[in-house]
Amino acid sequence: MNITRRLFLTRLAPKSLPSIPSCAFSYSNPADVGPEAIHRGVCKSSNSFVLKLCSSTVFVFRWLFPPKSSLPNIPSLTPTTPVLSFLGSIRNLLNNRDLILEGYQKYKGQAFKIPELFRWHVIVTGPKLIEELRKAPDEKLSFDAAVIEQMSMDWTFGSEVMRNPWHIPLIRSNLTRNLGVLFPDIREELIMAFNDSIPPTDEWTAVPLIQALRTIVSRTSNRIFVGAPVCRNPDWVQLNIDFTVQVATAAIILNVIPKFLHPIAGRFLTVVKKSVDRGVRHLEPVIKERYRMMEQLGPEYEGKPNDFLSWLMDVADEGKKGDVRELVLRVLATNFGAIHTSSNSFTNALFRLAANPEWIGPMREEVERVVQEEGWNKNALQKMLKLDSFLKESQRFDGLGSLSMTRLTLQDFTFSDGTFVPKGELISAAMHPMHHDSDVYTDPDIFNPWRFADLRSNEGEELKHQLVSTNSEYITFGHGRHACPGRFFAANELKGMLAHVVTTYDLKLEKEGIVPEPTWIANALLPNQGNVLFRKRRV
Ligand code: HEM
Repeated sequence: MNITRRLFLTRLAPKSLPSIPSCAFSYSNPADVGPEAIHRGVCKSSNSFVLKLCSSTVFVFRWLFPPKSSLPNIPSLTPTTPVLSFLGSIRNLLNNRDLILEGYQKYKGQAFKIPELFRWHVIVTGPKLIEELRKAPDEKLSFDAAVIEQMSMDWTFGSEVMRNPWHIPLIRSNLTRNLGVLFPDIREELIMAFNDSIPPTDEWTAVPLIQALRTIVSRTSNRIFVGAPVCRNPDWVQLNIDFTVQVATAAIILNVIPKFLHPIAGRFLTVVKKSVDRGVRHLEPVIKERYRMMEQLGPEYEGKPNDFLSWLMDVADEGKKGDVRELVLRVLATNFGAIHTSSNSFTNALFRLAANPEWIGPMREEVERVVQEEGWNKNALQKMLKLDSFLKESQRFDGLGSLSMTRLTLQDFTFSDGTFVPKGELISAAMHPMHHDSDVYTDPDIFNPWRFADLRSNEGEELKHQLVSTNSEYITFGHGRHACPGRFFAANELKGMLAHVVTTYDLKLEKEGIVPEPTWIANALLPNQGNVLFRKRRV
């Protein structure tokens, strides 16, 4: 590993990554900030002197500002004195998965705490406490406040996006409601995007998977977010890939700096203005033209694009109407939650598939049978139970990281078992160990692609085990009020992509049968950066 990167990963990242929650705008997809991204975002723009200076500064800050609360009634896996908890926070960075697993095994059904650089993080385990986390009102356990805090939103993104998230109901309602109507667009775009990024060839071709999939996901999602041809513009595609990484990188740096310095550091670190400027160059002409048409022909003029940008323009209140920058910001925010979550999930899934090409046949058969009966549409996707199951098993097995459902206590909070968490603390649910718990899943460490399809054949369980369903034992999309509102869109997009992959390509790995290891950084599982071999299907 390059020394600059090692320095960064071991010295700078500790606080930051553990604290970034488990989706992208739940945002700030932690899993987005892969080693490559970190390297690109920080290391390239710095030099080793700056990094050494930063890491020394972190040490100094840590001594001057040790974590304020030790939550005395909550068991800790590491010593709680300021010096030793610092070492614990390093262990948390380097080996979070094992630390959370150890806590889960030792305190199953209860809460425990783990040290981060400048704070403690309470982890709850088991369905009962997860249910209490889900049911707690926002005034007590706040999702938004957790994101604002962890992402230093005031300085990285502008906290207005979280304080007034007027675009999110459109994801929950319009986007989900329109999935059937929009499926032909999704399918058309994903086929074009695959053909451009992974042209089907007669011989095996090595494809750097995550890079290709980020482009494909960005382009396909943006067909529905802003329409064609902007969705295909390489600069727009790249802007939306980079934006998440840059915002998360800024949050990482701010997280190792005491709060009183944030207003100063934030000025240098924020990329919002620059990114909105770049977005405006693409969207301003589109927005202006749509407003012109609305004025000329009425708000529901014939041929009006049915996409996220139009829905945003429809609900934008008078004050905001015409404010191109505000609209661009909301589109960027939506991309922030969508691109890396979906592309990381799909990358993990395709590595599994390429390692086990014998699973392609049954899925190919399913797609062809269903499409023959139904044609290519959303109903057909719903009938593809094997595809749904395979993607859900991949989310269970790998997922985005070790934690989910992060909340900040806005008031003192007491769980039913007496666990007391004072105001101002972070609480998350232990996801990865629960998804690998033999009391919850049979043979949990075996990747069984048809696990959930089999469970769905039990009477009354047809819906419970579909990809988009959440419950207190399956929390990849969170659970409850803040469960990912984009999951219905994501499921359609990913199933559409998987159906295309299995019917178009053969896949294998360079080292056949061996799934390339993902990287864990703190609580984030980052897909392997390696290749998958693709060729045009032969049978
Ligand atoms: C496989 C893909 C995805 C995964 C695994 C995922 C996961 C998550 C998770 C874990 C949360 C937090 C839930 C909680 O804390 O209870 C979340 C929230 C959210 N996600 Fe996703 N997500 C995905 C795709 C998307 C997409 C495609 C969009 C947008 C179209 C999106 C938009 C959001 C938004 C806006 C929130 C915040 C919800 C709120 O404020 O209540 N996500 N997601």
